[in-house]
Amino acid sequence: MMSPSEERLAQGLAAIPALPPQDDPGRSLVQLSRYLEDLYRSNPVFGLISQEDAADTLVLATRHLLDSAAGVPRVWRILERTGSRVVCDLGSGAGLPGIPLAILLEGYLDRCCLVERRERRVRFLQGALAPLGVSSLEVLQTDAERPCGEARALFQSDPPPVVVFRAYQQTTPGTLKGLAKVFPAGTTVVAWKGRLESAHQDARVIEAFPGTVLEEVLAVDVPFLERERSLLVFRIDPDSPGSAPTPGD
Ligand SMILES: C[S@@+](CC[C@H](N)C(=O)[O-])C[C@H]1O[C@@H](n2cnc3c(N)ncnc32)[C@H](O)[C@@H]1O
Repeated sequence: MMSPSEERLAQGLAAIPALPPQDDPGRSLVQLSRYLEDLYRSNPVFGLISQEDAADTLVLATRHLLDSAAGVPRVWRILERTGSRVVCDLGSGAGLPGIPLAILLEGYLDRCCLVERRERRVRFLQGALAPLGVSSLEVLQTDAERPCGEARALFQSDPPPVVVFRAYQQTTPGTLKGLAKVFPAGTTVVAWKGRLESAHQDARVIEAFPGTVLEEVLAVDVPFLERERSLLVFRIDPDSPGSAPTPGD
């Protein structure tokens, strides 16, 4: 018999349109449930996400795992279009959205790197990956703005990696400049965002910035979640001239 959170995950996944087909969907459900249990047990020790969210496994499943899963179809389409099999999750924290993403994209990814600078979170992530058995998942402890060694080489992959993040940094010219410095031309970035209106405001910053090209702002339905969620998709392109922001923006 399924636990309530496993049932929530199963129903939620079934309601997300266009998830990539998988050889063994039951396996993904077991892996997601295992990860959820780990988050639930570890959060009081590691302080990964708000304790209010982590104290209830149904909230955890909806606000964090299904929220991450809802962006998977968009990331999958980008992987198909670009031919990349590498994802970098910047400021991964508890492994979001990277862990649900790698589980649901098993077979479509060679590497899904959880990039995190804080030692304590890295320790949680290292412990969380082993029981999942997802070969693409790895943890990289580094400052994503100043990558060195392995991280720098990974960021400069050919074809470029797909970059994802959620609750990582504000969309400012400084953030965009930092991304354009460490990732090559052609890198697509998918940012998990909240209200659509606020994602459109971020989109204007991207359009105005020379070096990035806005691809899309899209509303995302997260099953069981009564909150607006959205995705912001843009590309790094050093040839883009950007545009001066319109007065009043
Ligand atoms: C608000 S948390 C979000 C975590 C996770 N992405 C989520 O959605 O729950 C932001 C995370 O980004 C990490 N972080 C912030 N700046 C970073 C940087 N420059 N390089 C690597 N990690 C960074 C922080 O340590 C923290 O774990």
